[in-house]
Amino acid sequence: MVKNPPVIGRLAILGIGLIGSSVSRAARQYGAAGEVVAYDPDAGRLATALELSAIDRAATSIADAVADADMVLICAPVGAMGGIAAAAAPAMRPGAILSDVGSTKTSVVADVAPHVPAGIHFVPAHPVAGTEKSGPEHGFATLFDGRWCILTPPSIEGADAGAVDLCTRFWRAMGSNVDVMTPEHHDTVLAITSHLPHLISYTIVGTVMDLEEHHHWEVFKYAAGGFRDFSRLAGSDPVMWRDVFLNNRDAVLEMLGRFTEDLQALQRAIRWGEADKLEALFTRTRDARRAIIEARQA
Ligand SMILES: NC(=O)C1=CN([C@@H]2O[C@H](COP(=O)(O)OP(=O)(O)OC[C@H]3O[C@@H](n4cnc5c(N)ncnc54)[C@H](O)[C@@H]3O)[C@@H](O)[C@H]2O)C=CC1
Ligand SMILES: O=C(O)C(=O)Cc1ccc(O)cc1
Repeated sequence: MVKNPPVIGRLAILGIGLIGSSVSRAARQYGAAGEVVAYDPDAGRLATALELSAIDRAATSIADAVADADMVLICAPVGAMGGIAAAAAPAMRPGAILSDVGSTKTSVVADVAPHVPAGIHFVPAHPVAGTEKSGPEHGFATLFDGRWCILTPPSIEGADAGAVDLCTRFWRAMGSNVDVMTPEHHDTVLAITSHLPHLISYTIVGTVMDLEEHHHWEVFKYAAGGFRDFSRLAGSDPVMWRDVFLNNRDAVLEMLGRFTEDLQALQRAIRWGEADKLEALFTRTRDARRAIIEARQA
């Protein structure tokens, strides 16, 4: 049987944590990339990735990693992306693609685009798939299978169509569905679907920790479905999430404002014993959620 050539020949990954190592495993396993070279300033993480055979080669610097790469994928916290792009872009070969996996997109475009010289194609991406774990030991090849990957070329009309097409084929080869939208739209949607839920999870665990000690141990001891499910996201990496909130400030504050108003309305209904109001709200939200799940399964 004749094997199709990989979508990308040599892939350079800058930041070999959960997402970088998952991309590396998936790309090689499913033919999205032929060879993966990685760089990470944390020598221990780079060594772990090599020991686990999650990458083909560990580079000694950003410049070493990106030389001769067909695609460079930045997989570090979003606050670090501008500095990484400044070091990577001048060492890339003309015609190569520069991309990333950051959870925010407007800030990444603003921080990275100024460093991208003519001849390098910049196509930001966000695989909407992950876990609360971090580090290369937690990466796995099937992470992106059946999940969305959103591409946000800085100017959708002006983006290099060939580069966007190559990125689309790259993510599809790993099992993802691909959508293209503006960075601003991405940030609004992700503020409510991903960033706010993480903020709420961090908050609820913080609230528990501030209770008297015997209370907070009881919460963990008797944690049934609700708290267990809710607190999982609070196990996520603090640096990654610090950067997400600092870099999607406006959209998160807008969603947080709306959420706070809704929570206060509930607080008032509970205080005044407004049974009908509570039941009507819970019925409306339960039905909406069911309808969304059913529509997705249809
Ligand atoms: N964790 C998740 O579920 C998801 C994360 N993302 C995004 O993916 C990116 C990476 O997140 P994770 O893999 O979860 O984090 P992680 O903490 O597992 O890995 C991040 C890696 O970046 C490295 N790094 C830090 N500064 C660097 C620099 N200057 N140059 C090169 N590498 C550097 C760190 O040493 C670390 O190994 C973030 O931008 C995050 O927003 C996107 C989708 C899901
Ligand atoms: O663990 C979970 O449920 C997540 O939601 C993971 C996640 C974190 C950040 C992203 O930008 C996308 C996905």
